Amino acid sequence: MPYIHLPRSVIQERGFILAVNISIHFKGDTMKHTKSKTFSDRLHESAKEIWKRNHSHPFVQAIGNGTLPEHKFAYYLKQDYIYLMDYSKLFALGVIKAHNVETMAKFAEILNETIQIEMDIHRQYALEFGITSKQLEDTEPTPTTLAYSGYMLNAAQHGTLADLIACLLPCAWDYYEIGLLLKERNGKDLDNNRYSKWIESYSSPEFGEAHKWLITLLEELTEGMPEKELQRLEKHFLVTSRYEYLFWDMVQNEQDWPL
Ligand SMILES: Cc1ncc(CO)c(N)n1
Repeated sequence: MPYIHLPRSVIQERGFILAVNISIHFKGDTMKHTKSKTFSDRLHESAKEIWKRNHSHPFVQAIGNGTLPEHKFAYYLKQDYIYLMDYSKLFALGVIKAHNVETMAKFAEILNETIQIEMDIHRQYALEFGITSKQLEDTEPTPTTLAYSGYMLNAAQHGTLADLIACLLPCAWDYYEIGLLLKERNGKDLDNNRYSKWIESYSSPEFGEAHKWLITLLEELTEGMPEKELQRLEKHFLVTSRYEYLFWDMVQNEQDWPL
């Protein structure tokens, strides 16, 4: 029986973990692997329990098996559409805060893809449900939508490029994980699922590309960053991960202003 002995040694510098040495023993043979723990690994690890709750949320599960009532999906589409309008503006702020032309161009590209591709899937579904694009756009935000968008826009406007990325990374990354999970679990029944287009688009390599690029940029920006700043970024990441959960809960319960 192989056994994994970890951590063999943890190298710490400037208060955060740089590398973990893991040695795996196979019947006397020792294979040594040194896997560097990146900042995005740390973020993913710290939000793990929240994301697990997102993945098992009844609303997400019901999209996956196609049992979600249409009026609930319509409610989601409207709130998510105005959420995406603000989310797109974070990419515009990314253009403003970028330090070079290549990064500016990439933020502009993701901004355009969000408006032209991602939001078009919402427009197409809405049309099937008899909701016009104008109605989508004119949706009044619920307290949760307002709080979530407001938090991100505030942190992005007043913070650094790294703050901005830490805020939007859970949105791009967790939706991709959800897309993959639902496709993997329900792949064979997708033909009979009216939400298959939603699942296909969020599990697509094109959608996955955005968060991978954001991770690479965040790794560059956080190189040598003091622990105090890393903690602020981690806080943003956890807050927006929790807002993702609240968003699923809000659409599940069709929460709105009480008065
Ligand atoms: C609330 C929310 N988070 C993330 C995404 C992915 O873009 C989305 N469409 N909606």
